[in-house]
Amino acid sequence: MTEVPWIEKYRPRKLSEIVNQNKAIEQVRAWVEAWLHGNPPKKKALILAGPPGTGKTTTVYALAHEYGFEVIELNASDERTYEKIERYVQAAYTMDILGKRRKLIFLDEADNIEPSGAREIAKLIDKARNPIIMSANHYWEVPREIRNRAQIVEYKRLTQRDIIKALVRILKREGKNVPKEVLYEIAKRANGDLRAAINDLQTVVTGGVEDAVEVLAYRDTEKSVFQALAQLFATDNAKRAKMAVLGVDMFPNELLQWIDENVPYVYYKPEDIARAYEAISRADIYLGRAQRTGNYGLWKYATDMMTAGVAVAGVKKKGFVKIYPPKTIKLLTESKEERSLRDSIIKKIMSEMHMAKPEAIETLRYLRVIFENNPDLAAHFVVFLDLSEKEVEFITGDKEKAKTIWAKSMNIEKKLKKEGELEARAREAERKVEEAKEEAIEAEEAEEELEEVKEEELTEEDLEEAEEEVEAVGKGEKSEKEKPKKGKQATLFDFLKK
Ligand SMILES: Nc1ncnc2c1ncn2[C@@H]1O[C@H](COP(=O)(O)OP(=O)(O)OP(=O)(O)O)[C@@H](O)[C@H]1O
Repeated sequence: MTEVPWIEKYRPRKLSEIVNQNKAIEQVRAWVEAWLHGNPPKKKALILAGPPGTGKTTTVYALAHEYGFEVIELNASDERTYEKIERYVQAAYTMDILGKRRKLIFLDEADNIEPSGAREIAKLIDKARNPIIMSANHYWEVPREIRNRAQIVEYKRLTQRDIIKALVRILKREGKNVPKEVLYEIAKRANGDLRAAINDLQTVVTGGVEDAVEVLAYRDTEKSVFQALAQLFATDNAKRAKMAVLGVDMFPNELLQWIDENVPYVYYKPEDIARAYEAISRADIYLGRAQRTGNYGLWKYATDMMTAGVAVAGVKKKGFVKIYPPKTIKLLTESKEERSLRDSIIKKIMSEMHMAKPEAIETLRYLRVIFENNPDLAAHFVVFLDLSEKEVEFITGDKEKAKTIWAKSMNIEKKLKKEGELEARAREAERKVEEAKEEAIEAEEAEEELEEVKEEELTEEDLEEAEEEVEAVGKGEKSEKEKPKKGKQATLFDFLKK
């Protein structure tokens, strides 16, 4: 599945294969031959200076290959570089005696060396018994004490012609074809950087030439972000990762979306993906806080978290990693309909499983595995998430499998419905029994009341007596019977008295 990056696959192995840098190559050859003839050059270090992707690193490896050196590659931003160089510089002589291969020290990004490191490296150059080659995009940013001790070799920006030639050679070897206009477009946009051009070519050929225009359109405006992300995802070093995005003309929240989109394509172990998303969501929290409080100093923490935090999250896929803009990823792999299916599934996962978006995206990946291998479990998810038939098809990516899962989910649904109906019926019956019970109790109570009323019913005698009393009251006579008899007519009398 993972493809070797073409920039590696087609990296020239011989100095003579390096395109259009003849003068530089000549200088390098002369310098290294001086070493080998036991006559180390006055300047014991070399600085290959020039734009990115023009053959500097390639030169070092081709040189080592031709002259039998082992390359010790070190990065200037690595804090332990000094220690490492010291080890190799001092060991060099002994190793020669033991007949081991000579070591060639290659220090990348010499324009990124900090002042304290520069002094140490300068001392090491003075002590060196082995060739030290450095590379830099900006010669004048290499610390002075190092520049003074090194010979400069300039690399030219490659022409569009050089680039097209190199691309055509690769296409021939791949047995692939790309329309001429696309090739010209790639060469034009590369701006002399053959690495960028080869990467573009691989993206276009792998992603389908019909999408080339979109890809290239994005690359045009977002060129630096592509490069930055490629660097970010290529390193495990926190400092390099932070540096990778320097100079990207983008607000951190936008950058976050780019990183977010590409994480699942860079990491493959679920726990690493989770760690990367953890860093992303922490970055997101900082961004939110910056927005709310107006404290934009927090942007730095957010950016560190989304770069360094993501870069050290785990083991990355080997080989060529395509970097996609937040939307192109869908453009290339999914139609409009598929995109909306994907979004609606993610929304369902978010709401039913109470997840944030990144988690939901990750869960969708798990669902794909489940849907592929376990149709029974998949069917339960279909019911649980209330997925449509189309959504099931989208997840499985296989019509037949989707049909099986869908049928199973319908069965579960039916069973649930039946259970639901039975339950509802049982509840209704229970309710009726309760009602009947209540009615019976009410009836009983009514009867009791009736009995009581019957007991209390007034006799004709009583009425007559009452009338007499009323009359008597009217006449102001005192009645003996003013005091009501317990249990008899009390209420009636009370009422009349009022
Ligand atoms: N002059 C060239 N001739 C042939 N291939 C080249 C040349 N320049 C670059 N390439 C291709 O581009 C890829 C990247 O080049 P390389 O690593 O040498 O760049 P670089 O100059 O070291 O860039 P950086 O400064 O970014 O490190 C190589 O693997 C190779 O395939």
